[in-house]
Amino acid sequence: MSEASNSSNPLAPTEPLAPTEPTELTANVAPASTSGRSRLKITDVVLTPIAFRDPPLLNSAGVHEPWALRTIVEIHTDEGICGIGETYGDIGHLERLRTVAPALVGLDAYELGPMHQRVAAALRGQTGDDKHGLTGKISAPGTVDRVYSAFEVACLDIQGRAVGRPVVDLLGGAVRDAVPYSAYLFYKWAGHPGTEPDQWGEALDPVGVVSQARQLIDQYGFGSIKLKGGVFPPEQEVDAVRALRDAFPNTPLRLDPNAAWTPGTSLKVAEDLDGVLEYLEDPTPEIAGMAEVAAKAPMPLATNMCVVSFEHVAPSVAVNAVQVILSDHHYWGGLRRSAHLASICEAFDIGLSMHSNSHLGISLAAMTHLAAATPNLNYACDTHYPWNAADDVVVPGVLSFVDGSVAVPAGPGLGIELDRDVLGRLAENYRTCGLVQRDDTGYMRKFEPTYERKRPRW
Ligand SMILES: O=C([O-])C(=O)C[C@H](O)[C@@H](O)C(=O)[O-]
Ligand SMILES: [Mg+2]
Repeated sequence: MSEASNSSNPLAPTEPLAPTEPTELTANVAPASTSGRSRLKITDVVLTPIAFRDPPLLNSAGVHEPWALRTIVEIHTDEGICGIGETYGDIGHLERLRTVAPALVGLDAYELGPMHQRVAAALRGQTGDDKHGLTGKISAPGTVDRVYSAFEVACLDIQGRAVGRPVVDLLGGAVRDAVPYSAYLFYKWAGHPGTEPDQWGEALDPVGVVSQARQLIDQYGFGSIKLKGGVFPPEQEVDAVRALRDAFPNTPLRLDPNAAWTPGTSLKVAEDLDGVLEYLEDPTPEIAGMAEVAAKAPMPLATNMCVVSFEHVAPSVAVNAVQVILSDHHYWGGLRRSAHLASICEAFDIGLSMHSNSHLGISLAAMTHLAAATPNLNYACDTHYPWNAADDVVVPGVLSFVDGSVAVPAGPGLGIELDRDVLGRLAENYRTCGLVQRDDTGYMRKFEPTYERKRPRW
C-alpha cells in the first residue's frame, strides 16, 4: 500500500483521480510500485507524429485533406521490451501527449490504474477540441481518456510480449478468431483538386457509390456496408442507400450523416428507409434530438457523437436516445475501458459497434484484439483502413482481410511490428506536409469559399 493511502476510507484510491490544480505533479500521483515483484519499468516514451496520404472523402464537416495525421507511441522498458500504440495527430492532442509522456517514466508497465491517474494529473483539467466535431463534444474526462488510450495500448503490448501472450488474452480471451469489418463508403471526389484521379475514382451519386462498394467488397470481402452521409440533401442519400440495397440485397446497410439533419428530417429518412437499414447512425445532434427521433424511428439509432464518454451514458439511457453505441478505444480510454463500456451496454441492453477515423495498422491490430475479446459486439466494426492501407507503418503479413474479417494476430502483445523505414518516411511527410491539424471545413472552403459547417444542415 502506498504511503499516500487515505486512512479514513480503506477503499479510497491512493491518490485523487484528477486533481485540477496540483502544485507539484509528483506530489499528486501514485508512486511506482515498491512491492519487490519483478518490474517492467518504463524508461522512455517516444512520440512520432506522422502524415500519410488520404483521399478526398466527403462528410458533414467538409472534405478530407491530402494528408491524415497520427502519432505513433513507443514505450520502452528496462527489460528491453518495447510496446507501440497509435493515436490522433492533431497538434493540440500531440502537445497533450508530450505533456504527459515524461510523467509516465518510472511507472511499471502493469500499473495502468496509476497511469490513468498520472495522465489526469499531468493534464490538469485540460479539455481537448478538434475542428471537425465528428466525434462529438470532448469533455475534460474524455480528454484524459483520449490521451491515456495510446499509452495503455502500448503497455498492453509490453505486457503481452513479456508473458508471450496476445493482447486478446489479457482482455479475457478470444470469443471469436476473426473480427468482421464493414465496407466504409464515402462520397468522394475523383482525386484531390489539381491531381490525377485516385484508384477509387469519383463517387458523387448512387452509381458511383455502388461502384465504390463493389471495389471494396471485391478487394476485402466485406459482408456489411456503411455509407457516410450528411453530404448531399437527404433524398439523394436515400436514393444511394436504395441503390445499394438493390445491388446487395442481403448485405446489412447503415447510413451516417453525422448529425446533419433536424429531428423532423431524420424521422422522414427513417421512415423512407424502414426495413432497409440495420441502424441509422447519428441522424441528428445531441442526446435530446436523438431521443426524439428514437421514439418513433423504426430502426435502432446508433451514435459516436452524442455518447462519447462515460458521463454521457446515464443521460442517454434515461431517455433511450440510442440503441447502439459505437465504441472507439482511441477516445473511450483504451482497450480495458472500452471493455467496461461493453459491459455497460450489456447491462442496459444497448447494442455495440465500433467507430473508426483514418488509421493505420497499429490501431487496426488493437481494434481487432478488443473486438475479439468482446462477446456483445453485435455488429461488424467500422474501419477506414482500406483508404489508408498503402502507407501502413506495420510490417506486412499479419493484418489481412479475408471475407471482410481480420484474424486476431497470434503473436505476443499486439502481434505486429513497426516498419521503421516506413515510420521514418511518414515522419518526414509530417515535417514537410504543412498540416498540423485536421481541418475538413477549411480544406473544403478552398474550393467552395462560401461553404459552412452546419449541424443540422437539412
Ligand atoms: O461518425 C463517424 O463514423 C466518424 O466520425 C468517422 C470518421 O470520422 C469519418 O466521418 C471521417 O473521417 O470523415
Ligand atoms: Mg458515425
